[in-house]
Amino acid sequence: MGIEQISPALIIGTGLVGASIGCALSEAGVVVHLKDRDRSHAIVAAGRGAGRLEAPDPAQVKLVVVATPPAVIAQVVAASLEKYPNAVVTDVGSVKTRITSDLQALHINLRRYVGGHPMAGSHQSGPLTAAPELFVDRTWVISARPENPDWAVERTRQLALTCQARIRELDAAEHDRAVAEVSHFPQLVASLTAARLAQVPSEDLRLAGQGVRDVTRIAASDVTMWRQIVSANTAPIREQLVAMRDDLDHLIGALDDPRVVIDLLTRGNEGVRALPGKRGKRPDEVISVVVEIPDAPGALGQLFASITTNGVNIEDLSIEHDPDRPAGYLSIDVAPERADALRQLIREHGWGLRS
Ligand SMILES: NC(=O)C1=CN([C@@H]2O[C@H](COP(=O)(O)OP(=O)(O)OC[C@H]3O[C@@H](n4cnc5c(N)ncnc54)[C@H](O)[C@@H]3O)[C@@H](O)[C@H]2O)C=CC1
Ligand SMILES: O=C(O)C(=O)Cc1ccc(O)cc1
Repeated sequence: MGIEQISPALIIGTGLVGASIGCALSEAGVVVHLKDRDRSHAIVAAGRGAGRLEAPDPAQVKLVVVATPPAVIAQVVAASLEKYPNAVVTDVGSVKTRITSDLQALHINLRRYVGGHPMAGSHQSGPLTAAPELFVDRTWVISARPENPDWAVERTRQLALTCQARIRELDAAEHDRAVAEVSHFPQLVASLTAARLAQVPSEDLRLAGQGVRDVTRIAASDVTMWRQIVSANTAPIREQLVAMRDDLDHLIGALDDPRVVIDLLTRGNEGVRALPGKRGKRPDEVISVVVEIPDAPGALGQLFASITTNGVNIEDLSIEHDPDRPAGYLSIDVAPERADALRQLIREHGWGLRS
């Protein structure tokens, strides 16, 4: 079994996630058709290699991927089950129980609907930010239901595998509880933190370093989409918020007690260590080497030419722009045993090391 079981595929909703799936499937050789309520999104997605604009023959379509905003997923799934009689219909929505209950309320036969959720994306939206590698080595949750035949689940697995993701099978309620913990609650905490910054005078904001940027990045996410995600998963999210309110009350009451502060900071360290990093690596298993790079054409390329000739295996990269000077700081994550050699190499090539 291979890509032929999902080709041709139709992607409905060609924003960040839909267009990225289209790019990954097209690169793997799947014939992909694109459809979006806003045709300009489908045109941009097609221009980025996500697939073709012409409508497919409905009877031929083997897989429909619904990648619209959460609030309309159930109605698009329902319409697709009717319009594409031989297709498995899956979706990428961030909450799973609500979609199923909305579909059940419509008395729709759900044999050919298999819920899915790739745990990868970003705070950006729209097809311009799409990338075929978005899902590589990331988790893709499949929420199959007892009435799904094996062949229908198998096509959904093939979708995730073709995007090079790692499959995790979870029922809808388990999924929604888990994503409340690791995605929806952190999103709201990032928004709460960033919302406080909106009250801070601009001269104080100039003192901001990478730390506050790290904890607020996802607060820049799309408001409409996140409002829909939160309102579809309120019960598990509320549980997390209440637990945090208890922690906050305790901390506020005992801020002068160093033991309480140490306990919180220690538990914070434990939480960070508990998070798996790239390919299962934990964050403490990589070291960040930071290099200053001039904001000039070709600078990044030259730096990479300097470091990649020596077989340095880069685990991750991020860049921070200096607010005052035309310079940036490239953070290169490598295995701890390679960090000194990388620093040496960077110095030898005359680049400014920052850590
Ligand atoms: N943004 C992220 O990081 C992730 C998002 N998701 C889920 O993926 C879905 C899509 O999110 P994004 O790609 O970020 O959003 P997006 O805003 O980039 O794309 C959504 C697309 O759906 C189109 N659309 C809206 N209503 C439609 C309709 N009725 N029929 C056809 N097309 C329609 C929009 O024009 C837009 O092009 C959401 O349900 C979200 O929960 C899942 C994983 C990650
Ligand atoms: O930007 C990030 O780091 C994300 O975690 C993006 C994201 C947003 C919504 C999802 O349902 C899954 C992933």
